[in-house]
Amino acid sequence: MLLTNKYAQNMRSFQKLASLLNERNKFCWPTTATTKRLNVSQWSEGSQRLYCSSSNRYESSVLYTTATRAAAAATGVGHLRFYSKQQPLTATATAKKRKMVAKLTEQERAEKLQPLLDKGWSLVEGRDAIYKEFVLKDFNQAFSFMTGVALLAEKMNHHPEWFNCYNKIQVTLSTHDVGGLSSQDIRMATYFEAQAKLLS
Ligand SMILES: C[C@H](O)[C@H](O)[C@H]1CNC2=NC(N)=NC(=O)C2=N1
Repeated sequence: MLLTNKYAQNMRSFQKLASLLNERNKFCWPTTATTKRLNVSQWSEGSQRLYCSSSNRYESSVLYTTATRAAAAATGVGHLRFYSKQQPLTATATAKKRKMVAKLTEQERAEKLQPLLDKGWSLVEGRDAIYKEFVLKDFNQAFSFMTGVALLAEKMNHHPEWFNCYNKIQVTLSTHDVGGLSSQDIRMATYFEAQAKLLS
């Protein structure tokens, strides 16, 4: 089965992103071995605050970029490990985490939801969610389309509920963490529309 280039390219990017995410998860684990710490100016690249569920803590870890690795190698630092400083998970950190996603207000629904309803999305009966069926050319195109969206879903940590049958993709969007529609769903639906437009 000849897969479209886009699909193959998406799959490569998805695997790369997934392995990077996996590598980032490794950066959650506290390390005993420490190496020469890079100076702070090099930390700014790609520094991440990662929540490590197993130790219930936030950890500031640095995900070294290629440039940083090259700079470190040039300065004679051998195999780079990450520098991780454990910070206790405080109440505000938890609240901040939840605050980032909230249910759409009535005003936001009028402003941001209506354009999607105009594009064929519909409200799901008995649930605060939106739904749309996308019809693509064939399975290849449908799966390539899904792979592209999957990359965003992983990046956003926000995942669609979808069903694919050959060239059709039935999509339902809602934010489980808040029990209804949030700005995450608006962003994802907008991305679905942009991707579909590219293929039309
Ligand atoms: C633990 C994990 O971060 C959460 O469950 C994320 C994952 N993906 C998600 N996807 C969607 N659609 N809603 C969520 O609330 C959500 N939460």
